[in-house]
Amino acid sequence: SLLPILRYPDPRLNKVAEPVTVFDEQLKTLVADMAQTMYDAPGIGLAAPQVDVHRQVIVIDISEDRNTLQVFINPEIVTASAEKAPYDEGCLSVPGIYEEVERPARVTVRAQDVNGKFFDIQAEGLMAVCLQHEIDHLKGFMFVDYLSQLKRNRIKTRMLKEEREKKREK
Ligand SMILES: O=C(O)C[C@@H](Cc1ccccc1)C(=O)SCC(=O)c1ccccc1
Ligand SMILES: [Zn+2]
Repeated sequence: SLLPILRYPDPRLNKVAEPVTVFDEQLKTLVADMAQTMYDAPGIGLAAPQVDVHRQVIVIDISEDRNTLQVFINPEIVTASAEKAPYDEGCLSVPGIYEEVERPARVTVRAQDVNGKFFDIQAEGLMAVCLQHEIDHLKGFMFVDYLSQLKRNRIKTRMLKEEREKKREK
C-alpha cells in the first residue's frame, strides 16, 4: 500500500533508524510498500524514516525502465573515495527543490538483502550519490543539511508555507 511521505522540516526525519534484526514477512511487506511508494512518487530511492518507519531499510531503482529494485538492509559505507563529485540532488521529503551537493565519487557499501544475506556493492555515478543520500536518511540527515544556513532556512520557510496552503485547500 502507498505510505505517506514525511515532509521537511518534520522532526521525525531527524530520528536515527534502528538496525533490522528480524527478517520476516513483515519486513518483506514494508519493502513492498516502500517500493510502491517510491515508484508512485516517482523517485529513484526511498529510506524507511521518510515513511515514518525508523528502521534501517532502503529501496533504490535508478534503472531507465524503472524495473530494477535494489533493497539495502542495515547498510554501511565501508570505503569512500577521496575524490568528490557534485550532483543536483532532490528529495521526496523536500519536493521541488534540487541543489548541488558534493559527495565521494565512489563508495563500497555492505548491506543485507531482505533475507538477511550479507553483500557488498561498489558504486559510482548516480548509484553512489543515491546510496549516500539514502544512508544519510537512516542517520537522520538530509541533503539540505549540506547547504548554507541561508539556503536551508529559505527552503524550510517555503516548505512550511506550502504545508499551510495544502491544509487550507482541504
Ligand atoms: O528522497 C529520496 O531519498 C528520493 C530521492 C533520491 C535521490 C535523487 C537524486 C539524487 C540523490 C537521491 C529522489 O528520488 S528525488 C526525485 C528524483 O530525483 C527523480 C524522480 C524521478 C525520476 C528521476 C529522478
Ligand atoms: Zn531524500
